[in-house]
Amino acid sequence: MRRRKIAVAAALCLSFFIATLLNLLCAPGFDHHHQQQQQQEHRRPRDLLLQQLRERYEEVQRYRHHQATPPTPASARLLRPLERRLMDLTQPRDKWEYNKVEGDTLSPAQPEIDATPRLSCRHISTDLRYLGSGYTKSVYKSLLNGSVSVALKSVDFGGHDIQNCVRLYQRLEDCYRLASFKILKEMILLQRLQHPNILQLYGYCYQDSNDISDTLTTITELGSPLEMIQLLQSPWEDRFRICLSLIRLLHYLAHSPLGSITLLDFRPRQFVVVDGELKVTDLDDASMEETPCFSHSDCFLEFPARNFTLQCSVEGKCQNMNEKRNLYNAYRFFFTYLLPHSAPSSLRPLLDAIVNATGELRWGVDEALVQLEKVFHLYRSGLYLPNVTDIPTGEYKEVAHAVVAEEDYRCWPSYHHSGCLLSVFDLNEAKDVCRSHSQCQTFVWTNQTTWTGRQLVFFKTGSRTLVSDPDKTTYLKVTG
Ligand SMILES: Nc1ncnc2c1ncn2[C@@H]1O[C@H](COP(=O)(O)OP(=O)(O)OP(=O)(O)O)[C@@H](O)[C@H]1O
Repeated sequence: MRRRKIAVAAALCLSFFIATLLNLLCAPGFDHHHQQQQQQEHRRPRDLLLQQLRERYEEVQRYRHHQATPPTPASARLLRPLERRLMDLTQPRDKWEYNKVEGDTLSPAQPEIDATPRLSCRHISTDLRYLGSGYTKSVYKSLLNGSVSVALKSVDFGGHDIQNCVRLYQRLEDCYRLASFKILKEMILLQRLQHPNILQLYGYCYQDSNDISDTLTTITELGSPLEMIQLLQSPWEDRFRICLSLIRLLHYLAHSPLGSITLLDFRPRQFVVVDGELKVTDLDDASMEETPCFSHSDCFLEFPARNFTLQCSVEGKCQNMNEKRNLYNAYRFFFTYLLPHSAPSSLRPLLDAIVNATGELRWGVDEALVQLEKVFHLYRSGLYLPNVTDIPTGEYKEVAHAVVAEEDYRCWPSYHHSGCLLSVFDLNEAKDVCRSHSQCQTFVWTNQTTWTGRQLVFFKTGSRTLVSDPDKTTYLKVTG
């Protein structure tokens, strides 16, 4: 996607450069024709900018109304003042009959997006903490009513998008409007697509900023950036959760109310983690357009390490191209790293099959979801434990309402940084784990569970520091 943005920027740079060059070649004081030509060349960058504004405006309208045809003048009356101004920039006045819209009595707070729970600028505290930024937007953390933390997203005036645009066109306000269409599109998608793995939109507001009126800020659920290195060091159960969240999201996107949606920019940084669940945050590069084709060779899916040619349907559409692009990206950025590594051995064949089939695009999203849900079921129900060794209970002595305060050792992958805290399906699995660790002499059954409902158990080197605790049970290895 970045390459596409760079390519667009490069194309714009080139046209601007050519226009400037032509102007330089035509010496001043030439005849009227030359002067006119000069003026036209000067207008070109501005025309290009207007052209882009028009295209972005039309795209936003398609997502808002989910229609292929341009919006009618009637629908323009429902727009907020900012959007009307955006339209002013993009369309000739006579064609869109703006005089009917201006000064109308429609409340600006009643656009179609209003089904979303409303939060506005006055709810946002001025104490903002910078979280991150990308090509176009920057994100800040803010406290609502002094208690709930939310993410505020707006166009980054110092970002590459605005800076490149201003360098080309020297028009900050128009460049802002162009960039803000991305936030507008994202906001519409966040509102129209409702799924647990899509970030929740809490509201939006308009305020003046950088001498520009009505700049748009969206207020969403707060997440934390998806750190791949950190994930690779976390327990398999947590990594599996990310993959399961992702396939559930892709399944929803493949069957969304707007049709099959593809994420053209599919890098881990487009996602955040909220309470261990993966959620997509960056939707400005999402697309519901289906690729038209005349023959199969038009349905070419290109990735750095592999290419695929999909089927062209009789209706002239590349079949399942959107979902297959998503699925292969899920394979190459997530499944291949997160799924098989340190998984329970009995689940490995099934996980390997999922990785291979998605990496070769042999399955669609539906089948991939079925298989990942199957892994989830096997894991959660303990069925993945093929031959549960029933260790005679005499091997461990149960001490109710007791905990070993210290005597920790490190193990991998632990839920605790300095102790060995692992999840188990049942007591037998805990005994198995303790038997397999040479340091383990006792284990503590905590009252905590993981997201799959498995028990968290602390494994310890001894029981000298045994103290009472009403919520825990300690098991001591009986030797000799
Ligand atoms: N809700 C959120 N909670 C926490 N951090 C977030 C949230 N949304 C976005 N971020 C962080 O802010 C960064 C920028 O946001 P976003 O990806 O929407 O901007 P962008 O300009 O479209 O970026 P890109 O160049 O990747 O397209 C993200 O990479 C992410 O780390």
